[in-house]
Amino acid sequence: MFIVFEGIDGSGKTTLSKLLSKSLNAFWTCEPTNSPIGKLIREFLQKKVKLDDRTLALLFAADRVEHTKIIKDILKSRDVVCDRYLYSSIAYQSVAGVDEDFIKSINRYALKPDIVFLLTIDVDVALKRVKGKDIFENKSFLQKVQEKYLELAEEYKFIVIDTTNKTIDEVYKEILEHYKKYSNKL
Ligand SMILES: Nc1ncnc2c1ncn2[C@@H]1O[C@H](COP(=O)(O)OP(=O)(O)O)[C@@H](O)[C@H]1O
Ligand SMILES: Cc1cn([C@H]2C[C@H](O)[C@@H](COP(=O)(O)OP(=O)(O)O)O2)c(=O)[nH]c1=O
Repeated sequence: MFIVFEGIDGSGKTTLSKLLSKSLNAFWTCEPTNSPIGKLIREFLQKKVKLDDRTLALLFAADRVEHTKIIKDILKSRDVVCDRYLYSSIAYQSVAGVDEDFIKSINRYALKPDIVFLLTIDVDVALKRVKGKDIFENKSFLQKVQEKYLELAEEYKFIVIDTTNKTIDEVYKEILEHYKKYSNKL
């Protein structure tokens, strides 16, 4: 099974995806990856290099092509839990002004996840958690990204979990319940 966590910075994706991965004995992975392409992306996020928004969209898509090959290989023997995937590109890069059809087109080889958990949160609370260091970590931008994610949730049938005022344990229990319901239907 291929499970993806999405949400704005500070929504709890890394924490919750790692917890779920541990209890499923799944392989945990994330995007941007640690590949040379991922490293260049991180330099952009840390404001060390400047790139056109379309270049950035292409870099995320390229990082994902390489990542998807690895994910497909691991899925032959294990479940995979991924912290961010295709929907991060559709949400962030479209809010940054890149044409959505272009983003979808360069990501056409991405794998369709079995489950997508979208973690939503009050943007002020999220920003307090992440301290707003990266280029995308500002209130109005993240607000728009979250709205875009909620649109995508309808289109792609994500499981949406609001994490505002919930402990990590409470969010985790909700995730496990949804996971159990989903796997019982298989
Ligand atoms: N429900 C929660 N309540 C309080 N703190 C949380 C909660 N979820 C995550 N955190 C904390 O917020 C910070 C950001 O969480 P993280 O999982 O890294 O988010 P993301 O990967 O979405 O940016 C971490 O310090 C984490 O321990
Ligand atoms: C995978 C991906 C990430 N991003 C952005 C979202 C985050 O701001 C950043 C990833 O940084 P990271 O520190 O991994 O995220 P988080 O704060 O959620 O732990 O890159 C995109 O804009 N497009 C993408 O396709």
